[in-house]
Amino acid sequence: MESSSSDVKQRLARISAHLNPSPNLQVEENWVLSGENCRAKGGSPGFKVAILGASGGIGQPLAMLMKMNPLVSVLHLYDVANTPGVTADISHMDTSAVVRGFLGPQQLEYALVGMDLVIIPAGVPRKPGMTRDDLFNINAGIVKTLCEGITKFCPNAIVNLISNPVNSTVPIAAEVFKRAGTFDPKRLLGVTMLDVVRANTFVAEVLGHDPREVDVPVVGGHAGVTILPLLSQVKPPCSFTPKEIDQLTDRIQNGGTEVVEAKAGAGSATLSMAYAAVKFADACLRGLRGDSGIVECAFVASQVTELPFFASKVRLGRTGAEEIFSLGPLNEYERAGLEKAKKELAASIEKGVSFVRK
Ligand SMILES: NC(=O)C1=CN([C@@H]2O[C@H](COP(=O)(O)OP(=O)(O)OC[C@H]3O[C@@H](n4cnc5c(N)ncnc54)[C@H](O)[C@@H]3O)[C@@H](O)[C@H]2O)C=CC1
Ligand SMILES: O=C([O-])CC(=O)C(=O)O
Repeated sequence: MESSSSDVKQRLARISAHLNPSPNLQVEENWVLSGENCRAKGGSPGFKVAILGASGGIGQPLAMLMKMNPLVSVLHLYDVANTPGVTADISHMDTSAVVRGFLGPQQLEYALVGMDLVIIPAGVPRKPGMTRDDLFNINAGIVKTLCEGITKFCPNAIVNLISNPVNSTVPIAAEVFKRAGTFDPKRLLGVTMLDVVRANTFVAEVLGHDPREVDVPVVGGHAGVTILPLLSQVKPPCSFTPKEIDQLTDRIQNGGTEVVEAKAGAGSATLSMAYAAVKFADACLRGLRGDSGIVECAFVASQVTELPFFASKVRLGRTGAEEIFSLGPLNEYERAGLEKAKKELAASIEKGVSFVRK
């Protein structure tokens, strides 16, 4: 349930009396209590977007790129550290979105109320030698807490979940939403767009094409062998030698590790991820606006395989992922890859579900 005006008024009074909000927390009555919820005075029409983890390596460039998106009227930046500075910085950009910063758990509510889209890159990144699953112990709790906030303060928002391991954090989010009675599978999307972005880039390199003209479906999940590029379905249609298929598949599956190793302890992909996250968020917003034919890959609750979650092409519309496409014809190489992917995915999904149910 959305908070009523009087609930919000009481909480505003509490926050003023007991907390020391950051200078960038703007809790003026006129926007919180207006029928528009958080629509700022003077803000252009558009969508309200929150980024949770906005001060991080992904969060900052993501915030910058979302501030440049004409579909965004209000941009809320939430983190447990450094949001006043990031918010002040981004808010000077002369684009129309109104930017507000929120710092720490006491302000999560104000970051979330009224949001149409919540993007979550909060959590720790890998260092060399780690798998994404090694992040589970820290990131599972972070995602659970943030999703509990979403159930209370913006249960109808579309959620784009970036925090790793995506193969487990999406099932965690789903369990939290189910518990609260707010789960709508159409509105929860694990972001696997970076796999598609990488696949398009690497395939274009081999073919000598412009990457913007290439479309490679990447299905399954977002870790190692669960990342399954369907090279037989590349558009425009093309063919590869068996060696090219092996090399491309390996590079796409290990693109994240390539960056982690190159950064040598300073984190994982941030800039290409922010680019991919914005590409995906923009597709979600165009879907919400009612544009037709918006199709992207995402890790969603799915009946495409026997697993409860799977990444495949989805059609984005006014209510989120409105249609989930089947995998289409796979060749023998891809069928073998699918079996491997499903085995690892099943364990990662189960790990996420039992984290919440335990
Ligand atoms: N889905 C994908 O394709 C990709 C996912 N990732 C994942 O994204 C996550 C973030 O990566 P980076 O931005 O590089 O990490 P980072 O460490 O630079 O930033 C993470 C941010 O999250 C914040 N944070 C931590 N706990 C929080 C909480 N409880 N509430 C709100 N914010 C909190 C931190 O203060 C920090 O600002 C990692 O888990 C990483 O593995 C990274 C690249 C690609
Ligand atoms: O590899 C990592 O840890 C970050 C990530 O998910 C990616 O770059 O695909």
